[in-house]
Amino acid sequence: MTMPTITREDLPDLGKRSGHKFDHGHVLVLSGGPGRTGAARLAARAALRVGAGLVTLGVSPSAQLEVSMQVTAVMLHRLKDAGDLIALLEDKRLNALCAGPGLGLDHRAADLVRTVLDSGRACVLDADALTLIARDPALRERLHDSCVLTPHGGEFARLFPDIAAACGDDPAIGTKVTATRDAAARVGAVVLFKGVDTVIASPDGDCAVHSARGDRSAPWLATAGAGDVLAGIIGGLLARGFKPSDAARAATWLHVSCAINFGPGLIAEDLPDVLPAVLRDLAS
Ligand SMILES: NC(=O)C1=CN([C@@H]2O[C@H](COP(=O)(O)OP(=O)(O)OC[C@H]3O[C@@H](n4cnc5c(N)ncnc54)[C@H](O)[C@@H]3O)[C@@H](O)[C@H]2O)[C@@H](O)CC1
Ligand SMILES: Nc1ncnc2c1ncn2[C@@H]1O[C@H](COP(=O)(O)OP(=O)(O)O)[C@@H](O)[C@H]1O
Repeated sequence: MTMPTITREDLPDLGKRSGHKFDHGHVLVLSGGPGRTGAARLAARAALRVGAGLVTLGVSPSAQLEVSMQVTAVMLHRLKDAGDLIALLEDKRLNALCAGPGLGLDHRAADLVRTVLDSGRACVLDADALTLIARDPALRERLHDSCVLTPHGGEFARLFPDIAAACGDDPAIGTKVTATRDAAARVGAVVLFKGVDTVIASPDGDCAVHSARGDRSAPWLATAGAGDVLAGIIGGLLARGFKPSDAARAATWLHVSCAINFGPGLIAEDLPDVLPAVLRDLAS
């Protein structure tokens, strides 16, 4: 099976040419409680670095102190529960949402994910949001075509156990493509199935692959929090107005490029901070 491969040449123009910060979108990244805010902070920093005009972390009041000591350009808003989120989303300038990294699996988290989906906003759903959706059919049926789901292998198997079982643990690329397409068609959302071969499929069957092999090999991405950063890059591109499948494809390419650019010793914190060099190189 031949499949479009995501290359530098296929990326949309990611330059910022004009406008004020609100012209470049505002991302809200939802965070969980104290001791687990790192993942959401990684995502928020990545969203800002990829060019979103504003990024706000929605934090549980119990984690406010922890987060406020760690952020500067990223803003902070207390979100006790879904009621607070509904009130915050009255601001229509908040045009992209990121839910899952470090969100937790409690009632607050499930209520926040439901509110994100009911808002109809463009969103990226990762990590704990995927686990919550896998557990609750009422969340799953709220997915829509402005959602991007970013499962790793474990999350994919939770969400789509039958498709994953047919796929096996280490599927050939053609099998992974078929599985991702089936998953996207089933949920009516973009699915980005992570791994050395990352497959991105839309509900209409449109699909592309990025293989981190050969000169695109990036083994240092196998580090805690790398996926949280990918979610943040997608969130930032959604806020900037890129359509979900384009945001997912460009983010995948940028993410691997950051890892290649940094090289050995990479940890997740390094990824957002190497984005400027990758964007600069892309523009040259
Ligand atoms: N610095 C931080 O604060 C970090 C926080 N994280 C957060 O920790 C929470 C749990 O996420 P996890 O993904 O660690 O845990 P999960 O329990 O959700 O998923 C990991 C499980 O899935 C299995 N699995 C199967 N295929 C896999 C694959 N290809 N990649 C990874 N695991 C695979 C693993 O064996 C493991 O049992 C999330 O909220 C996440 O955002 C992690 O992202 C790590 C970094
Ligand atoms: N060996 C590897 N080569 C290329 N990319 C990898 C490799 N290992 C992991 N990745 C990428 O790193 C990211 C890891 O995400 P994830 O598993 O969600 O980690 P975390 O939950 O710790 O953030 C994914 O984008 C995945 O495609």
